[in-house]
Amino acid sequence: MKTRYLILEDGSVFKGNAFGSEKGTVGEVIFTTAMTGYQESISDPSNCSQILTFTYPMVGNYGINPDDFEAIEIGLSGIVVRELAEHPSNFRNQSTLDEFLTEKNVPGIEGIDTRKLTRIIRKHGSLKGKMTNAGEEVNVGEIVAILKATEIPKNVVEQSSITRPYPSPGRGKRVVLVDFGMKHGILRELNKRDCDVIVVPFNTSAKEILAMRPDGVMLSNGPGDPTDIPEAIEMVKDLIGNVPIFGVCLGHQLISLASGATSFKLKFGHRGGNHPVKDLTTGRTELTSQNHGYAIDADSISNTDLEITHVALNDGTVEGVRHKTYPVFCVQFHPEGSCGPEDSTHLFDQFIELMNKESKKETSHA
Ligand SMILES: NC(=O)CC[C@H](N)C(=O)O
Repeated sequence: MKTRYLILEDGSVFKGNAFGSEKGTVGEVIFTTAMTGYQESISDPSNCSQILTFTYPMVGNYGINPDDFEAIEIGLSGIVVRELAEHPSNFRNQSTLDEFLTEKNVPGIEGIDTRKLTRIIRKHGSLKGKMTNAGEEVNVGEIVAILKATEIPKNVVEQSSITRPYPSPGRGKRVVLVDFGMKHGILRELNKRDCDVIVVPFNTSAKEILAMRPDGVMLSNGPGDPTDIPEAIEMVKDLIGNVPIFGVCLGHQLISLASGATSFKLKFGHRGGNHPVKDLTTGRTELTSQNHGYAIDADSISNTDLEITHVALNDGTVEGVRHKTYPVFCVQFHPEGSCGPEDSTHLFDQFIELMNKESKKETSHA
């Protein structure tokens, strides 16, 4: 394997081995503590333009299969692992992680101390990084200056969403699913419940959505800073009060912003498959799958018509809210799991119940 370097904005240099694509790359370096599900994490569009580090020490050991993708295209800029499994073994395995990343043109680096890297990110807070190959000029000072001047891209939702609507038919409730860089797991959970889904681009207007006569609107996850898509915040503002809404991750942030709350960037994100979240309405704790770098400011909720329903037990941040009057609720974590536990898939049932309740109300008014 060829030598490859990962250089961070704070001047740290990690020397490792190259795998995947040969190209150099730049991105925000993030880490996930998930112990399995690397295929889901790598294909999650919420990681668009980021360099994903796995804290789990060996990655790639069950290879790549055709079933576990969360998107067709890979949005992330690179991956970092302690040890790459070169000889995967699994009955579903069709290629190695190395072959897959080469085909998708995503560079990887292996053989570095990922615990050290994670501790740097946790201490310093979010950092940008560059992967570069041996043989290319490695002038750390210059690279640090370039990284400091590099802006995190603002058009990542546009890059990850679709441009035209498409149906995913069923015979149940009609759901318009807004794709901000949707994980397939969300569509899978709606399909499992026989929803008649229409997936629409992130910049669809509320008027266009309501003209599809949905029983409910689902707002997906997606990459980047939620304040970078004001048109989506406006769309959600116009939907609240007119249709039941369920939001996941970015969808949760957009509902909160549309209701007057504010968001902030976490020092380092929540990413993994074992984040405990307390449901304040039942007192139950669920283990959740998470992948977010921003959160909603708890204090800002008190000036809105929302109430907090879920909190993160690790750091106390807001993990879910609901509207006090309208049938609108959302969570910051991933109830669809993938990767990670499926303790919270019942929230999709809650969405179906909410739509049933609202359509009954309409029928009785008629
Ligand atoms: N998974 C998501 O939807 C992430 C939401 C947002 N991009 C964040 O990082 O906080």
